[in-house]
Amino acid sequence: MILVVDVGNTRIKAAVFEGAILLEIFVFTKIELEKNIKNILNKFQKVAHLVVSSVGDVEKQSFLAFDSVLNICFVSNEDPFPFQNRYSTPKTLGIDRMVLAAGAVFQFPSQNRLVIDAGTCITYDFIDHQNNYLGGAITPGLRLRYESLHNYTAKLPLLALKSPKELIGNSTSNSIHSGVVNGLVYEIDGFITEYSTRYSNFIIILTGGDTDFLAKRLKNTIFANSNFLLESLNQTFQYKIKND
Ligand SMILES: Nc1ncnc2c1ncn2[C@@H]1O[C@H](COP(=O)(O)OP(=O)(O)OP(=O)(O)O)[C@@H](O)[C@H]1O
Ligand SMILES: CC(C)(CO)[C@@H](O)C(=O)NCCC(=O)O
Ligand SMILES: [K+]
Repeated sequence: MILVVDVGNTRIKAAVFEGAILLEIFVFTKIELEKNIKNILNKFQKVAHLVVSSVGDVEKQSFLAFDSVLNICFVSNEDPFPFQNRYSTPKTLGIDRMVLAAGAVFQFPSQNRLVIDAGTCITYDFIDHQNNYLGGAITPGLRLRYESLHNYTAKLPLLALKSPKELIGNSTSNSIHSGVVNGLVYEIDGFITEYSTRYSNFIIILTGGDTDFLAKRLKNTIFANSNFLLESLNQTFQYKIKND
């Protein structure tokens, strides 16, 4: 059994895999990291490998307590990946984006793929059918948009995510909801349209904490899978064992 851990900028998501089968998912914060891992290991005593991908401020040392009982793999840009990295700054490419790109190659072979991860930030990653990772875009996520409007103005309240009923917001709240939610939906649809002018065929994978909220609002046909990063992390580890 393998325990994979995705350390994002807001939350930590973990999952136990038996082969390709995802047995259970856990979501927690950085402060509760050690306690949660302990509980997971208690529940799943057959876990032998701990595989971590971190874009947050959780380093390898945070898992030192488990070093004697588990094989720990902290996934890095130096590991083997199933694509050619054409990013001009490969060392600064987020490890979550690399793992997502790997998952896209494993799950959708020989196709052009656009991966959209709607988390703290929204990332767009394009991997062509010859497995060249080309790059994409980074924009603020849904929650970050609500928070920035509040944090960088005097008058705008901090609102919780809500679906706008109207395009034309008729109040402060409705203007913010329309701006944040419609704005992001137009952004995603707009990116997809622009990619379509360059690539006649590509599949779209949507993942991240806002997957379900966004999936039903988009014009285009997408594969929505909020566990895509966890699944990809499991596959990236299997690939590393075979190729190291
Ligand atoms: N309990 C929650 N806490 C925080 N965000 C949540 C929660 N439930 C849903 N969300 C949504 O998920 C988004 C954050 O996504 P996610 O949890 O994937 O981010 P993350 O942990 O920082 O991961 P990453 O850094 O990989 O994006 C927010 O925009 C928010 O709307
Ligand atoms: C963009 C985020 C924050 C998304 O989690 C992460 O992938 C990251 O820190 N990336 C580094 C910059 C880059 O990917 O080019
Ligand atoms: K993200």
